[in-house]
Amino acid sequence: MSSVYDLIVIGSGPAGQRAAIYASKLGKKVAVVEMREVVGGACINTGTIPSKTMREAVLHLSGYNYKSIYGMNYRVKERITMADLAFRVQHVIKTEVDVTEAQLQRNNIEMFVGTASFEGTNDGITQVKVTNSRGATIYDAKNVLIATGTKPASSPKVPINGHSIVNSDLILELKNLPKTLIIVGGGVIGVEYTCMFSALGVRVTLIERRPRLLEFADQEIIEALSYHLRDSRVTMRMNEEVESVDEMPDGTVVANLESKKKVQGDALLYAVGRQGNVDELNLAAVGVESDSRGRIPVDKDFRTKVPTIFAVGDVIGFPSLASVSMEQGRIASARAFGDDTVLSNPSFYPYGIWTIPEISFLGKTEEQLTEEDVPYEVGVAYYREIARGQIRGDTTGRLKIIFHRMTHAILGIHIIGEGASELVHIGQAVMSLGGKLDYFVETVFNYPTLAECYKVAAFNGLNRVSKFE
Ligand SMILES: Cc1cc2nc3c(=O)[nH]c(=O)nc-3n(C[C@H](O)[C@H](O)[C@H](O)COP(=O)(O)OP(=O)(O)OC[C@H]3O[C@@H](n4cnc5c(N)ncnc54)[C@H](O)[C@@H]3O)c2cc1C
Ligand SMILES: NC(=O)c1ccc[n+]([C@@H]2O[C@H](COP(=O)([O-])OP(=O)(O)OC[C@H]3O[C@@H](n4cnc5c(N)ncnc54)[C@H](O)[C@@H]3O)[C@@H](O)[C@H]2O)c1
Repeated sequence: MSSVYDLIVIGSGPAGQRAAIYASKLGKKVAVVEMREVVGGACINTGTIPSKTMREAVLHLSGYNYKSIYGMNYRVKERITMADLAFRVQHVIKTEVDVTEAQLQRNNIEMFVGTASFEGTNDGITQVKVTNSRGATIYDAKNVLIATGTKPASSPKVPINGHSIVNSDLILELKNLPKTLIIVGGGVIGVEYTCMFSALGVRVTLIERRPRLLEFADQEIIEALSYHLRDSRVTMRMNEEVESVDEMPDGTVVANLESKKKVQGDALLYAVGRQGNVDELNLAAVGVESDSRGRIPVDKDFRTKVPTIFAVGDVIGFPSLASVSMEQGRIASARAFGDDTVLSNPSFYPYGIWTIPEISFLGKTEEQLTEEDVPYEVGVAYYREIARGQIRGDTTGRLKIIFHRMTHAILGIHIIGEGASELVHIGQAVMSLGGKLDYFVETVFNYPTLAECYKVAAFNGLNRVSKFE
């Protein structure tokens, strides 16, 4: 058997895993290089899985979902500690790592523990060096896939110390639940943690340099979220940029804003974006470049400037989601082996934001459609009008369908409220299969369910459109 690999994947996060498994299913000789001791990337070890497990603990222990039924003082545990929040995280991480390792083994994928870097590429063969405590080994590959992900962006003026000034990798290492918390960055990470800590009664100050949070999401939905945040006593400082952070002798921290204001708190989470993991790759050896944020440019098939070197997942930039990273890995792997039949339409990729309440959407926003001069109309259903909303005690959620006034084609689905991330997939299926708004009117949904929102929103939308259009 040839010692040349058909595919070497660098990074074992969701993007790398899916690429490796797809290639192996095609009968290819595949290896994955991972510099951490465990597989799974930021997704399993520091990002998605820990944060979503912590969120579940927050919702349960704070009794958040039942406060509107049993009163604002309802909670499952009186004094919630960081240890309570971290309790289940290690268990879920370990299980996910075990499942992933078993999957890779079952598919005969070789695992190399070490840091990968490029040595060179010649005549369609690329040399990848793997360095670990035992030394360095060079492997030859016909194709290489870079799936090295990202790490939290840092600043020399923000001294991350792991106990009072942390980034998202270190947040669970906070010894005590702070009374006051400063969160720098109103992106997805900053906003998700703002919701978690404020649900626990922590006084959060969220500082964001842009005029609004999560600019890629529908404005009305973000306004609803902002209302919730203010209602949970979150202080939002928009249009403010943090220049530096100081540790105070009494253990508190101070964020110094460009506007010369100062914000003091017990702890600070620095979440101003992420930086591609490219420093160790020696990209210059193969003539591949990255931008100032470590993102590698690729074409529609995820090829870099070198046709046999691909890049997928967070290291290529937006949308930086585990779900999308997996799909990019699968497509790149198919293309590497000449398989053009694997198709996927990014316009139907959903976005799930695990705020409290959660937000999920796909398709266009009202702002985008206005910009594009598309004649659209909106249908909205409020959870409070739906029996299941009342039963669950979520009376603030809403589901909004944006559709074309003339054709009734569905252009966007935007939801805020409990179950949004699951509920969105009903709209996604109808939208991607070419169904129209009328589908929801003609369909019978189980009663009482939140899915009924689709029917109510469709009626609401149709009532706004003249029968003569
Ligand atoms: C706090 C947080 C919460 C998130 N929540 C969600 C969510 O709810 N839903 C969602 O869809 N997405 C979420 N994400 C995003 C999601 O985690 C990423 O999109 C996903 O992990 C990207 O996958 P990836 O395979 O590209 O990279 P990663 O998961 O980052 O994996 C890259 C791997 O490559 C390894 N590596 C890097 N350089 C080298 C090298 N030179 N040699 C060998 N190995 C190397 C790294 O050690 C790492 O294991 C979240 C992210 C964070 C930080
Ligand atoms: N639910 C999910 O899918 C999920 C959850 C968490 C993270 N993620 C992914 O992780 C990635 C990184 O998230 P993130 O929130 O760190 O990055 P981000 O780039 O989305 O947001 C960073 C925010 O910080 C602001 N900012 C930057 N410097 C600042 C400063 N000095 N002062 C004040 N504000 C400043 C920016 O304007 C921006 O809004 C995202 O791309 C996201 O897709 C996804």
